[in-house]
Amino acid sequence: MTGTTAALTPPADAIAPVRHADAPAPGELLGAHYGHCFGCGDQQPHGLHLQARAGDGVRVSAEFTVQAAHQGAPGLAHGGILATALDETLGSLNWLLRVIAVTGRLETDFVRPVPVDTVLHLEAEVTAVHGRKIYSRAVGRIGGPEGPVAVRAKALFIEVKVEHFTQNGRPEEIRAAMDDPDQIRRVRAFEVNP
Ligand SMILES: CCCCC/C=C\C/C=C\C/C=C\C/C=C\CCCC(=O)SCCNC(=O)CCNC(=O)[C@H](O)C(C)(C)COP(=O)(O)OP(=O)(O)OC[C@H]1O[C@@H](n2cnc3c(N)ncnc32)[C@H](O)[C@@H]1OP(=O)(O)O
Repeated sequence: MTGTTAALTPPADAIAPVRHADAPAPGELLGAHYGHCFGCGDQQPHGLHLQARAGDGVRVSAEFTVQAAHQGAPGLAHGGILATALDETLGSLNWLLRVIAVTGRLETDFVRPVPVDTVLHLEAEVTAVHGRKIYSRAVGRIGGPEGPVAVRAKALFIEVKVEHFTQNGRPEEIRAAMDDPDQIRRVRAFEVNP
């Protein structure tokens, strides 16, 4: 059974997403938005280490291999981990819009069980934009990029200013991020907009 709440249906006057002129080229790896991010951070030993790649339009793809540490039931991925992989992939779409945005709502359908060692082939796209609201969807396939769908999601991301992080994050991590030139460069890439 599938269904979507009204909050995930773009209003009639929503517009098509516009890929930013300076968005990474199709095929390029997007890199982590924050080194300690559980989804994509390369400095996060407990994380998923998801690497998203720009597609054409406002689309991305990513691969995620389910590890033994990601189990919910014996030999099977935990649903929350799969939702995290979807959330992270959907979040990386914002690199192509060059907008800073956070997940407001995420709905996930778990269609097939996903065993440990499986490579989940993820694809995501922005479907519409309405003011600060960014509507998107993603699927995760198993057994190859054209294999059967195991998970799918719809999401609503909300555009925020950098103050969303600086005013709400724990001060020690914010200080460290602001002292890190790489991090500042990544945030700036979103702020020179459009
Ligand atoms: C120097 C240090 C900086 C470090 C930063 C590092 C990197 C930055 C770069 C990019 C990284 C950004 C994100 C990471 C990307 C991927 C990771 C995965 C994504 C995540 O893991 S991210 C974490 C989980 N996420 C949250 O932690 C959000 C908590 N939350 C809030 O912070 C607020 O809730 C917020 C901001 C969402 C909204 O608050 P707000 O006050 O700004 O706006 P408001 O409430 O007015 O909503 C405006 C319009 O959105 C509609 N709306 C809002 N929420 C809705 C919902 N849930 N369902 C349906 N509609 C919703 C309203 O109905 C209204 O609609 P309308 O305009 O039509 O009336």
